[in-house]
Amino acid sequence: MIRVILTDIEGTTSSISFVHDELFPYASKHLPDFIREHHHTTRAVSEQLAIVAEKSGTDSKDVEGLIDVLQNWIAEDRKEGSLKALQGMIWEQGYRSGELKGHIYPDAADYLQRWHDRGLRLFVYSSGSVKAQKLIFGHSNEGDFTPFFSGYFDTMVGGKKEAQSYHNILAELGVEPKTVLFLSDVEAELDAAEQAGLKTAWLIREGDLPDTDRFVARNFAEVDALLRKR
Ligand SMILES: CSCCC(=O)C(=O)COP(=O)(O)O
Ligand SMILES: [Mg+2]
Repeated sequence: MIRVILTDIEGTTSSISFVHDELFPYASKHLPDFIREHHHTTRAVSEQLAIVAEKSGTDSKDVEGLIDVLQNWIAEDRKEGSLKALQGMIWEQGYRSGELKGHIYPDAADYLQRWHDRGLRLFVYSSGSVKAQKLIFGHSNEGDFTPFFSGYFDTMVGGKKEAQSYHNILAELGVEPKTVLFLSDVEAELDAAEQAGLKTAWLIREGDLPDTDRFVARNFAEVDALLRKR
């Protein structure tokens, strides 16, 4: 019996276009000034920049070079923890000013609330930092969804395509794998979760449905039908 829902964000609770056409361009636009202003004064920023320097082989004092590396990583949609941490800090300004409003599909908003009210425990697992996850759900077009979530995981537990990451999440939650349903739009993430014993549902929000044995859902109402069967 499913007692825990673990959900991805981009392509699952929220549209890919919101992330790629609003969040990433906002980060790109504000990143240079943000880094120039904070690299000396804000420890959380300088710590992440040290990681960027090491990973990219850039001199840690070459601030403009580090900005170029980060801009390339945004363009390539790299899931680097240091980039994701910095993006979260930059997006915070946008959410607080009202320039950004997190996108949640209406069906996801509806069922997250229903599942919470039914006693299921809800967790997020996204490549976006925990800060970014709380921001998108805390400042969304559907209101503040943070009260419905019991916790958040980012790539500090490991990459989403690695089975070990799901073992790490299970260990933190202290639950049996078969009691957890993982929702994602990326098949390789579902594969990794299944290797760790989790149940999965593949969200295909647009385009043709794949020919597959997996459980596929167009929206969270269809996921709910699966929950009621299991
Ligand atoms: C937390 S919103 C920003 C999402 C993000 O930065 C990203 O890379 C999307 O990753 P996901 O694992 O949610 O597909
Ligand atoms: Mg996704």
